[in-house]
Amino acid sequence: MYQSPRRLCSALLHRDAPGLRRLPAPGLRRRSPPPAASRLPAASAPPARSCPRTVCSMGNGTSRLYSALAKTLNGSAASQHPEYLVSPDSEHLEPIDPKELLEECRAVLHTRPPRFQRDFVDLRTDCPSSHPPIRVMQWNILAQALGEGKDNFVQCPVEALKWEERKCLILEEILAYQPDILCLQEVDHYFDTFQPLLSRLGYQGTFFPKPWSPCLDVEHNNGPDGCALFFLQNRFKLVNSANIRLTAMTLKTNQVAIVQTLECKESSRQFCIAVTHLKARTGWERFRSAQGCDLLQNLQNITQGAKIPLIVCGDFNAEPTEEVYKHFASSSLNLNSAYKLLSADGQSEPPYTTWKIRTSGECRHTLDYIWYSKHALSVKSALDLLTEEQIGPNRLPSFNYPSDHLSLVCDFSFNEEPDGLL
Ligand SMILES: NC(=O)C1=CN([C@@H]2O[C@H](COP(=O)(O)OP(=O)(O)OC[C@H]3O[C@@H](n4cnc5c(N)ncnc54)[C@H](OP(=O)(O)O)[C@@H]3O)[C@@H](O)[C@H]2O)C=CC1
Ligand SMILES: [Mg+2]
Repeated sequence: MYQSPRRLCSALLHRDAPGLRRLPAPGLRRRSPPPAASRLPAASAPPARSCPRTVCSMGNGTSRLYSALAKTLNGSAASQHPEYLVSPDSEHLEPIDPKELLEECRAVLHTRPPRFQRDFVDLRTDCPSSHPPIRVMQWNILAQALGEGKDNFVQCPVEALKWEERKCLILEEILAYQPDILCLQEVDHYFDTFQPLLSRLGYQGTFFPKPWSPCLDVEHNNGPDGCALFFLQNRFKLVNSANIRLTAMTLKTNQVAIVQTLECKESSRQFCIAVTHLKARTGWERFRSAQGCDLLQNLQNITQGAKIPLIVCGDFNAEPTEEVYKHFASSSLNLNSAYKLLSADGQSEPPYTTWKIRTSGECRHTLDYIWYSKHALSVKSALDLLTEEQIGPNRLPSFNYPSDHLSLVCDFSFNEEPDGLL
């Protein structure tokens, strides 16, 4: 059903927009594998409640206030304060039909070229599982303030970066793949966009801003950027949540991670999911390595010495040749990098996960990873990357794609009989 772009604005900004209905299970089409009908919340989603609060744009003032509050909570390395930084799941917002939201996003984007076709690659068909896979999306979505004010994407027209359209491209990507878990970096529109919308799609979200986000240096910023983690409430129960300010050789740094222990409602199995964004730029390799060691130490503790299966998503800002990558690959947590499985020998990372042109020249790098406990979990499929031809000569971001980083999406299943140690 086509909705006018005007109506999208109200759908995106106002909780009680008249066009938003509570609907039965959406049946968004998935290319491969299994049908998605059961993935997003069905008619059993929490009932709409007559609530006088309205979702209003929480602009700079609120975001800064939040940032200040978050800083006061950042004192310890791993603060266990889900009550402060996990969005309340009891708001019972009126659900949105994802199919309708997707159509409305497409209406806003009608002057843009069609989104790129990407296919899932089946990686393991020999491990039947009695439960539906867990779909995880890793994505540095590009902070709006950084994209417009700091990143210097010299070949990207400024119109391609307009938030009102770019946010629809981001939502379209999320709605197209319907992850059960969404791990995002460079989120600077959590409170006014992603939290209200994704909660109405059935997700529970957590946001942890960087202590000194570079976004705050940009005029007309929308608050600090940070990591965000969302999971579908009809699939998982939150067991534990930790917001971690990473250290490097005992010094507190500007980089953060969120680590949550979730329990699958279908199988009652628990696992940990982590999201992080390590320090950027060349010259900071040892710093990233130290941040990685700190994160690994935290993950050792949270997984009780690798007893709980683990998935770590992140923009590590590090090529596979870097020390921090090697620490993760050789850790006693027994992790493997999921996107290696797309290569012919299963041993090579993709040639790029980010590709952009700055004043300094073309930057094509592999920096983003989904690590997983290789004995406890299997990757059933992974979303193929965009080809060079699709990305085009001006690289990313572009009118077709909203970020300079590609999303990574994997379907995981638990191994029925974990072989030995996790
Ligand atoms: N007010 C204060 O007292 C302090 C303020 N700050 C602020 O924080 C900033 C540093 O923060 P930090 O977290 O260490 O930042 P990072 O070096 O990690 O980079 C921040 C962002 O810049 C992007 N980036 C990477 N390379 C480039 C490039 N060549 N040109 C433009 N952007 C790039 C990164 O994107 P990606 O990951 O996608 O590559 C990343 O999101 C300072 O510049 C300052 O603005 C910091 C400390 C104190
Ligand atoms: Mg960036």
